[in-house]
Amino acid sequence: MRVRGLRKRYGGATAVDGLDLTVHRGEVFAVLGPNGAGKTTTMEILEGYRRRDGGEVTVLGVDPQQAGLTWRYRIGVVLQNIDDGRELTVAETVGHFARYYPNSYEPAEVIERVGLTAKAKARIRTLSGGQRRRLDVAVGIVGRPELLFLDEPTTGFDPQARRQFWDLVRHLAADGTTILLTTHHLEEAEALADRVAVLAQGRIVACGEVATLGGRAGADATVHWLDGDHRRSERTADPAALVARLTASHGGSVPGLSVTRPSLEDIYLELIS
Ligand SMILES: Nc1ncnc2c1ncn2[C@@H]1O[C@H](COP(=O)(O)OP(=O)(O)OP(=O)(O)O)[C@@H](O)[C@H]1O
Repeated sequence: MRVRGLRKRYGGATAVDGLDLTVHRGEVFAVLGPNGAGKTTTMEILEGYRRRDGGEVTVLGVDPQQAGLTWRYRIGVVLQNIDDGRELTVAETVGHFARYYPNSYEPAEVIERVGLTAKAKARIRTLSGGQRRRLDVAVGIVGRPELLFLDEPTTGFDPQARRQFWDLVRHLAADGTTILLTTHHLEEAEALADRVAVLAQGRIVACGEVATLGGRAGADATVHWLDGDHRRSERTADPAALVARLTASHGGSVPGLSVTRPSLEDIYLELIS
């Protein structure tokens, strides 16, 4: 995917404001950003679901605005909040969507992969919120997409379901699927993404590998230790030197010693403030 100078306005309000982005084949790429930053709008433009006001967009070699059915066969989409077909069962729904695609997975295999086998015969209206979301994911992947869009895929998942979903994404990525996901769960981005972009007010404010985003790798460390009953801490660019000094001054082990670096959340909050 290659995006240059993407712009989108709703009435008088700018939602996407000159956005540049490149996602390589086979990457898992996460887009982070506060509510209203423009993540869903950008994703919908890349999916060919929404028209842009400006900029260049190429997805799988094609402008999504001009793309036809053969292009659509190659992508999978998990939208936020679909709510239709409530009287159909899980198996009927996944089977129905499978028939849209020339090279789909077996519906039962996909239902198994999202952990809904026990609910295969249940009507959609009887599913819990998290089960409903798993069904959305099943519908998104059943066409065996080369490129998968996941918009906040794990909203409402319990911790176990989230881990299962991460395994599923890793599995799809290992099969060569390119994945673009938005999430508010920073640990999800950290667990899954090869690269992340942080979006704020319709622009990318940082983009890179999770470990180095926003200068994270080179950021100062904080050394914590106990001085009698008092907890002490000091920020330093050279934690090894400070630890060596403390060790020498304590004549051996330093009580309560720990060294921390900024978390992805620390960096993220700094970037969007
Ligand atoms: N259909 C629409 N009509 C008018 N304004 C819209 C529409 N969709 C989105 N917007 C506005 O565009 C801006 C970007 O919204 P968007 O849904 O892309 O953000 P987001 O980053 O996905 O947010 P969230 O994290 O809450 O899902 C917001 O100010 C929103 O109110």
